[in-house]
Amino acid sequence: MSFIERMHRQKAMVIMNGNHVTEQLVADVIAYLGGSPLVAEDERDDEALVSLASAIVLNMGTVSKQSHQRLIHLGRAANLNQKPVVFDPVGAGASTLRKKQAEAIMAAVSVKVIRGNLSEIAALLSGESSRFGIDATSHADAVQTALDYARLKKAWVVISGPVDTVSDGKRVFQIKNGHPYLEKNVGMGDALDSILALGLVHTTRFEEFVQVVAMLPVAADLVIKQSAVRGPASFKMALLDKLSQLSQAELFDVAHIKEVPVN
Ligand SMILES: Nc1ncnc2c1ncn2[C@@H]1O[C@H](COP(=O)(O)OP(=O)(O)O)[C@@H](O)[C@H]1O
Ligand SMILES: Cc1ncsc1CCOP(=O)(O)O
Repeated sequence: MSFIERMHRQKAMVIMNGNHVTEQLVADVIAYLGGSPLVAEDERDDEALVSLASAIVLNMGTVSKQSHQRLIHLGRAANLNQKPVVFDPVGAGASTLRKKQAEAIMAAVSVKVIRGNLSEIAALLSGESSRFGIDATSHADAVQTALDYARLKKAWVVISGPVDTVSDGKRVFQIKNGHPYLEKNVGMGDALDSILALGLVHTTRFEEFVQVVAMLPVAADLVIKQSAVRGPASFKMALLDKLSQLSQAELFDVAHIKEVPVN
């Protein structure tokens, strides 16, 4: 059975926390891919809920003093229960506070996957700052940044953008799929986080995980020429429909994935 079939047939609970802007979109994406989403807000529930969950997404999007501690508590519960954690350091390049909070989460929680845009990951690797909040403005080399940060943190790193760069600290792959409407729709990065979390439930192989990263931009490529797509909003609807029906064969046919040689 392919990992996409497993996603749909073996319902996995994904707990997500930390971004009130994108919760509905992310919950829908998890459900459309066969998973069971849960937004958990009260840390007294962490032990009980994390033991039932299959993966956890920590997102710094709407982080505050309280929710920062909350993310750490949830991440630690995930570690104790040996559940994979995906971390999204939203805006880590935009302010010193966000960067420090992201560093504190990386220090306190063992993260399997960190996913951000180039500005966010470059900020964590080298202290670079960005002038545009949640959007990427960094000129750092994505391949070297992904590789170095994956090595440093012993985690899988996904740097998303017009080209997605994925590293496990030994190898680097790049994915050339997608459309600028993905960037235009706020929350697509968070949607990607939830897809990665489901992916971690259904595969442990890094090369297969790279294909999981390609699911969202491949779905974009498959809908962009539909007559119903007239702008970023109708694109989003068509994209979510396609994502819910995407087959492994379509993914294999349309994904442009290349390994980049590294030292
Ligand atoms: N200009 C672009 N062209 C094609 N795909 C893009 C573009 N920008 C982002 N994407 C895709 O959008 C998804 C979310 O990435 P991104 O926009 O970088 O996240 P974030 O919302 O965290 O900044 C990824 O799947 C990525 O491949
Ligand atoms: C607009 C906004 N403000 C704080 S979080 C957020 C959404 C960010 O979503 P993404 O990281 O997927 O772009």
